[in-house]
Amino acid sequence: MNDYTKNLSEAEQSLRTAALEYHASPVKGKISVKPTKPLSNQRDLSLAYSPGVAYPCLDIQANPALAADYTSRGNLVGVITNGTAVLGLGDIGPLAGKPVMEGKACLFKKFAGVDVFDIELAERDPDKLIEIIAALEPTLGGINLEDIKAPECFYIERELSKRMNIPVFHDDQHGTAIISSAALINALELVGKRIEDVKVAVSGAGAAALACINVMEGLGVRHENVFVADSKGVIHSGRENLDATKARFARDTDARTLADIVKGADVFLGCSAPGVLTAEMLKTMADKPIVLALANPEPEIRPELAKAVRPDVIIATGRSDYPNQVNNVLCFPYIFRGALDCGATKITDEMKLACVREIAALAKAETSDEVAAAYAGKELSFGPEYLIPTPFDVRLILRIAPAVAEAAARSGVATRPIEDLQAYRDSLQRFVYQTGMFMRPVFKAAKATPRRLAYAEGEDERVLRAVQVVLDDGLAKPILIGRPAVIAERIKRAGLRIDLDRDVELVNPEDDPRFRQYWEAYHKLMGRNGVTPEAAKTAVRRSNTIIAALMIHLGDADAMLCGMIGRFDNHLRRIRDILGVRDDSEGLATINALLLDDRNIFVADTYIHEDPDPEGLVSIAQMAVREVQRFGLPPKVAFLSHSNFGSSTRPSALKMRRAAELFKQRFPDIECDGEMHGDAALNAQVRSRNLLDCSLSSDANILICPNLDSANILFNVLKEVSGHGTTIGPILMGAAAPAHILTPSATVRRIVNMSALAVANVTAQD
Ligand SMILES: NC(=O)C1=CN([C@@H]2O[C@H](COP(=O)(O)OP(=O)(O)OC[C@H]3O[C@@H](n4cnc5c(N)ncnc54)[C@H](OP(=O)(O)O)[C@@H]3O)[C@@H](O)[C@H]2O)C=CC1
Ligand SMILES: CC(=O)C(=O)O
Ligand SMILES: [Mg+2]
Repeated sequence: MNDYTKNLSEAEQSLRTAALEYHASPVKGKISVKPTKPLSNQRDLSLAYSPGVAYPCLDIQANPALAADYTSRGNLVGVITNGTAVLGLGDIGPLAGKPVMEGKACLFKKFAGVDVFDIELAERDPDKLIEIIAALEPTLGGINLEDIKAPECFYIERELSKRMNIPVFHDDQHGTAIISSAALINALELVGKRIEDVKVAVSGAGAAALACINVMEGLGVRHENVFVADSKGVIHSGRENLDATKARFARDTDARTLADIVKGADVFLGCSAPGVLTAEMLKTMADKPIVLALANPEPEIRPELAKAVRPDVIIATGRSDYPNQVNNVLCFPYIFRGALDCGATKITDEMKLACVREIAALAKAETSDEVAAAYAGKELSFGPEYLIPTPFDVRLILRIAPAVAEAAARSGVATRPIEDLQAYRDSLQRFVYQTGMFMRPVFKAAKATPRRLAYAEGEDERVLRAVQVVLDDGLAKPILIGRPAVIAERIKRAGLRIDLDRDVELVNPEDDPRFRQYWEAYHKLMGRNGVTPEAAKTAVRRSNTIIAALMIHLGDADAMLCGMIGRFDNHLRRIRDILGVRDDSEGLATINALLLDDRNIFVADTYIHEDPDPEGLVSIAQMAVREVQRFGLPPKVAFLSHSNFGSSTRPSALKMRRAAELFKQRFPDIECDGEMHGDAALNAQVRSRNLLDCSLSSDANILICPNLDSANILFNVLKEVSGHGTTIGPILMGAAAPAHILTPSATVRRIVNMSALAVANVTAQD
């Protein structure tokens, strides 16, 4: 068994457990294949399959380019490996490499909408591998070679690129080279060194390392300034049996070990093995050293160790848990997006350089107005801790894909050059809006300014598991309300790492020095509602939600979550009593969001207003619009009904129609229509069958329901039938401070999402 599973620290052990569970449940593995067409009756069957399927077959036979229209090939990439160099785990074989390939498939899909077949081949012979992969051309629109070891990978990629008429890209070579070059350019700018002058010491002479050096030399690094070591030591002119790819770097030098070449180097590039750059070696590097320690999952040196010995170091790793993640995930989804969209037959150097330029420039660009979101909070700015964009930066797709498509056209490899680039950018923007990416600014804002977040049900195990994630990700400063002994016991039982003295603030409802202050404050607020001092004491002792709300009221907390236990209405009453309503709101309402693969849907009012009148519905919709705008999404409101644009005149239909009219009058700039059926709200064809002048330019994302029952039922049914959709909420709108009431069915993931949202709310309300 590999070293990575031995001698694990507590944190690593807990990551291992979480990673195994993530892979095994609720369904096994990370991807599935989903039909995109209805197949529910005899007619569908005869279109999808025999006899109808014969027609596209024959058309494609006559004109192969039509495969791009009649099949999913044009959006389908094969992530192909033989498992000989899986991450830094080495030659673990194709089957063991499958989780990595499924992982790449997820990233392709989530970040760029590209479909992937992961293909793990039990074949080590390069020529046979080439034959097998080349034969897949009819299936695939592009080939992403992954984790195939050097030097075979160079030959395999070269031959396939020559033979195939679709883009072939070896991610570990070119993806890594693109990202690390962008990071190097930016790091050199920060330390004020010229690329022509720097000495580069490289650990590793495999796929990633050699490709990185090639691109870096193309950008100006001098060949004679590059020194390379592999597992056997420095590559020098006296070494025997060097293959041609390594021989190119053989130096006339006495240096024999990595330590020898690192001495005095300005840049260390590691694409090799864990921990090979020691603190002692790092000490000998030149002034303001740049360290790109890219081995995965364990880098050549950990950033904390590097910074301890060389505070002037700028360091990047391939990992997501440190700043400066130099990982090919910043490139491969987007270079393929651009290449597929213009029907590129190759990935040319010009396309790769376009990526380098865009990625390097993005780190220095002002943060997106593309994702203009009030939640954006404090942004990262270009510097030693932010050399290149983070993988969750939605601007990556918006900038890289069009630049790649343009470069493909310039290089003459685009078979379907993009004629209207602005329309293309708009379509990418829609993709960004439609995906779950909209929670990203929320997490970013929470991380930028973590606030004090009180959890009323601090003893609940789901809360504790969520708090562990919140702490690991730096999303909030948690306050746990609950009995310390019970909390400690549950942390232990769940195998969590929360340190109650260091990581969180505890409030013991049975014994907290602030008790007197709290019940007096509650009495002051509620005295004229018949709450006596004795009743106030009892209420504060009995209700953690009251304590959480009072903490915000008295400035001891910034935001709160409650509702994992007990009835929604009881929590709501307490929040309303203590925190009250925002000045610019007429009341409280709730909205739930559902993040699906192809759209985001917000439903209101799911928990509060039983049977709102038209004015009440307008106010709910207004709050919903504000909430959706905060996510950076364009709000599109549909007032739902059993009636479709006048098809019924029952009172509830007239109510929804009136609400839509009032809303349009008051907010003419917001897209809105109604009353309408649920399918009309979500389907342009249905809308156009009924109405030619519907004011929704595209499908609605805010569904305002006639009453509590319909909203609550709609949301829960959608949640259930949508399978893997992520749910956010209920989001309490209109409260004077960020307070959200979850439900007893809340999962750990939902609690984490709502934690980030509550913290981001604080920043947004400042
Ligand atoms: N951050 C990122 O985006 C990426 C990171 N990587 C990482 O880079 C590393 C290499 O991947 P890849 O190039 O695909 O794999 P390869 O198998 O092609 O190359 C590995 C190279 O590392 C060398 N090596 C192994 N052990 C040592 C050591 N102790 N000291 C010095 N060199 C050593 C090997 O030497 P020899 O030639 O003598 O066998 C070989 O040259 C992996 O850890 C991988 O995770 C890869 C791609 C992307
Ligand atoms: C990131 C990657 O592709 C690797 O480490 O192999
Ligand atoms: Mg790889």
